Formats: sequence, structure tokens, C-alpha cells
Amino acid sequence: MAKIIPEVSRTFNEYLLLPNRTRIECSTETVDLRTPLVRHVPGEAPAIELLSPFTSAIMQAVSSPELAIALARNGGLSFLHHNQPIEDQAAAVRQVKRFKAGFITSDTNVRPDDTLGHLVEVMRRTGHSTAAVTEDGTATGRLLGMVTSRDFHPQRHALDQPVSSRMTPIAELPHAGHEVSLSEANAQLWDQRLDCLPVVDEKGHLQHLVFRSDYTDNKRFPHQSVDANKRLRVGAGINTHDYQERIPALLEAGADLLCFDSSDGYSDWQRNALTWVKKHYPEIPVGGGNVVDGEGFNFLAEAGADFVKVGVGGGSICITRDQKGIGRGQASAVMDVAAARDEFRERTGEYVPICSDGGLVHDYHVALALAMGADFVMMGRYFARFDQAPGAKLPTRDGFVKEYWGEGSNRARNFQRYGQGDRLIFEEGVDGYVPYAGDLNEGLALTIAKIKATMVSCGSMTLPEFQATARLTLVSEQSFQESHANVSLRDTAATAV
Ligand SMILES: NC(=O)C1=CN([C@@H]2O[C@H](COP(=O)(O)OP(=O)(O)OC[C@H]3O[C@@H](n4cnc5c(N)ncnc54)[C@H](O)[C@@H]3O)[C@@H](O)[C@H]2O)C=CC1
Ligand SMILES: O=c1[nH]c(=O)c2[nH+]cn([C@@H]3O[C@H](COP(=O)(O)O)[C@@H](O)[C@H]3O)c2[nH]1
Ligand SMILES: [K+]
Repeated sequence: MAKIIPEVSRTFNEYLLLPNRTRIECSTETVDLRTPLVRHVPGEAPAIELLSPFTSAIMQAVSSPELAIALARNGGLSFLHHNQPIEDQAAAVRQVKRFKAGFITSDTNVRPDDTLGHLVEVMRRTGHSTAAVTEDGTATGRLLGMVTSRDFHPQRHALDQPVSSRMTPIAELPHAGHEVSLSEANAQLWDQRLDCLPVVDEKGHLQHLVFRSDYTDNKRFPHQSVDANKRLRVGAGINTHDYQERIPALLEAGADLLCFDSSDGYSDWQRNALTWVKKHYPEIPVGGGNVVDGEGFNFLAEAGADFVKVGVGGGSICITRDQKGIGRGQASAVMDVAAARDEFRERTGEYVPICSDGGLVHDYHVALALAMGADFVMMGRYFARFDQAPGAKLPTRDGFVKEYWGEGSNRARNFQRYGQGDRLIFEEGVDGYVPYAGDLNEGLALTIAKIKATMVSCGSMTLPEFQATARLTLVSEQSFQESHANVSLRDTAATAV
């Protein structure tokens, strides 16, 4: 007969934190959210740590280069998704590694022989009014000039004229070489009263644009995740199918670390792949997962995983539990795996961080996951809501939504993984919408403020202290009701009258 685990499988909603004594010196200004990302010897500095314990899900609707840049600037890290051709994923890695604050990759580009009508269309699509004119019409082609919406008027100038007739040609255009620093670029912008300064390489190919307004931007981000060369850090998702071809290209592009992405990491496929990575690239950290218990954790930690991801079936787009009956309440899974991690540390002298992946619905769920032992969290739905996520933003009667779909859905087109032709026999994820939440920088700052406030109530200034001293209580159905507002809200009441 099958073995039945005596403990009930529990989720985050079933728990609350009890306040601990808060000392005067423990405040939201002094709370430190630093956390290890990879395997290390306790007491020694891990090769990579995060200043904010957030990673974005390895999903097409979530981890694009734009989102990775924004998240790394806020102290977290993205794992760029791998459900794209190897060269596209490598290009995405390069885009993040080449990011320089204030140096923008031009997204509004035309060729000199394109018509003004085409330019109007490109500007409408990108929403930008400054366009680079390059030989091949790409963001890195040889720069021939610049054209802005001030250079022509759709009613005054025939729209079938070529762009070259209205552009400022390169010979008359102030521009800078690629070695220019941000402060030098800004000095030039102000001295010459420019709005935009193009930066070109030694062959005259466009590299970046610098705009005046971006100068102060960098000062907003004191906790960026950067490597030894001050470039933003970025991770890359990999799978157990094409890793031998994919990994070399990702590392060549500059990926800082890798993570196997699977609904079920407790498999010989993943153990063999981890062994291969550790043999060929021993210096590159690589995570494994997903697992939901100590047995799965030990299997991956012993195979060489540098961190282990926890969570099966709890994600907001997940239907794995409905479809296959596989999974575990996320709170129970995290606590079980955290206990195994601590036992592994006692046994081997090595600390293998764990990540709580999926099912975090409220900001306080992040605090709960951390209190329960997660070193960091991974979120999909949360990040998919922001401007920087790749899903389209669509208007509805009740405000804007963003598209969000699971990697196990038909839309994700992961067919090669299952040998199922061009359609899945059954889906393990849904394709839907999430409420739009604006700019990541503002949204994440709010979440961080709440988590710090929770930690202050629990009297903890660091995450290890929080994990060691947090006290959790299970909530009954009745006390869960009590946790929410029990009056008619002013807004709703007013409209009801
Ligand atoms: N965390 C979660 O609860 C869930 C996550 N997902 C997401 O959906 C996506 C797909 O996940 P999976 O279906 O687990 O993909 P997967 O690629 O890990 O596994 C797909 C199938 O391929 C098999 N397989 C793996 N490596 C192989 C190889 N080298 N040769 C032949 N067969 C091999 C596996 O045993 C499995 O049957 C991922 O992005 C995952 O994160 C999907 C469902 C649940
Ligand atoms: O059952 C599933 N079907 C899917 O199609 C799917 N796609 C992603 N994932 C997993 O969900 C995590 C993100 O969860 P959240 O949106 O709740 O943050 C992710 O990080 C994944 O672990 C899936 N699970
Ligand atoms: K398995």
C-alpha cells in the first residue's frame, strides 16, 4: 500500500507571524534583506548574494531582458527563459550584461531610404519621438543621422519622401565615442544644448543613445545586483534536453548563473545534467528543481546543485495538481526542504540555499516564505503585472490587465519537451490575464517596505535572524475571516447609494 505522510499539506494562507520584541535599533532603515544565492561554506561569503531576496520566474511572460534589468537594479535577479532558440536566449543575456545606466539601446530605428510615412508608423509603435537613421535600420547599424518628430510635420512634408531628406546627417550631428562616461555625456548634452547624444563605436556603428533626463536615474538604485565589473547580474534558465548546446552559448554571452527549469527535478535526467555541468563548468553556479520534500532536496544537493527550487503545482497559472494529482502545499514543502537543507549543512559543512517558487499571492506571503526558511523567492504572476514584463497590456472595463500564461500551456509552445507534435495532449498551465500594476521599481519598493515592516514587528534585522526567531501560528477558518476588513468600504458604500 502507498505510504501516507502524516502531516497535512499546508499553504501560506494558513499561517500568520506572531510579533516578537522589537528593539529601538530595529527599524525599516536598519533591516538588511541580503541573502545567499548559491552554495557556500557557512561563515564564508557566497560567490553570489542578493541584496533583495527576489527572483523572477523562468517564463516567457515574465523574464525578458527589460524585466531582468529592472529587477537586478533593485537588488534581485531574473532567470531569462529558455523556451526560445539558443541564439535568442544568448542575445537576451548579452542585452542585460551590456546594460549601462543612462545608455539606452535605441528602439526607434529606420533606414535613410525609408519613407517619412514609415517613420511615423515606427514612432507610433514605440511611442518615442527620436529615431536613429542607420544603414541597415537596426539599433547597431552604421549611424547616418538622427531624426526627431520636430524635424518634420506629417501635414507639411510629403510622407513618401525619404527619411534622409529631413534627418540631421552624421557630419552635422554631435556624437560621442564608446568610451564616453555618463557624466561626460551629460556635460556634452548640457554644453551643446542637446536632447539626445548618440554613442558610436570605432567603426561608426550605433551603440547607445544618452538622454538628458536619465542622468539622475542611477542614484535611485543603491542596491543593484552587479558582478565584479559592475555589470548587472543575470541568470539563465536551462532544461534537461538541449543543455549541452545551450549552456556554452549562454556562458559565452555572459550569464552569471544557470537554473534547471522543470516541474519535477527529482529525476535522473536532472541528476545527469547537473553532473555534466559540474564536470564541464565547475565554476558556474547552477540551481536545480523543483522539489517539494527533503528527499528531493538531498538528491539534487548531492548531485551538485548550488541552490534548489521548491514548489510543485502552487503557481497561479498551475493546473498540475488538477491534471496529474502531483504537488504539495507550498508552506509544508518549504518547511520540509528547509529542514533538509539545515541537516545537509550539519552533515556536509555546506549551505545550499533554497528558493520558494510559485503561489505567492500577497506581499506578506513572501515574508512567510522567508520566515519558513526560504533564502529567496521566485515569482511569476507578481512580475508579469509590471510594465517591464513582456505580456501585452490590454484595456478592460475594470482597468488594464497584462497577459500571463504558464510554461505548461499550449501558448508556451514547449512541445519539443514532450515529443507531442505541435499540440500538447494535455496542458499543465493556463493562459490568462493579471491586473496591471505599473512600474516595477515602484511596485517592488512597496513590497520591500512591507516585508521590512513585518521583520521589524518580528524584531529581526537580518533574514538569518528572522528565520531563527520567527514564530508562526496556524489560523482557523474563523480567524482567517477575522483577518480581513469587516465593514463596508467607503468607496463601495458611496457607489451603492
Ligand atoms: N513548478 C511547477 O509546479 C510546474 C512548472 N511547470 C513549468 O512548465 C515547464 C515544463 O515543465 P516540465 O513538463 O516538467 O518539463 P521537463 O522538460 O522537465 O519535462 C518534460 C518531460 O520530459 C522528460 N525529460 C526530461 N529530460 C529529458 C531528456 N533529456 N530526454 C527525454 N525526456 C526527457 C521528463 O521526464 C518529462 O516527462 C517548465 O517551465 C516548468 O517550470 C509545469 C508544471 C508545473
Ligand atoms: O503547473 C504549472 N503550469 C505551468 O504552465 C507553469 N508555468 C510555470 N509554472 C510554475 O509557476 C511558477 C510561478 O508561479 P506564480 O505565478 O504563482 O508566481 C513558475 O516559477 C513555475 O515554477 C507553472 N506551473
Ligand atoms: K520524479
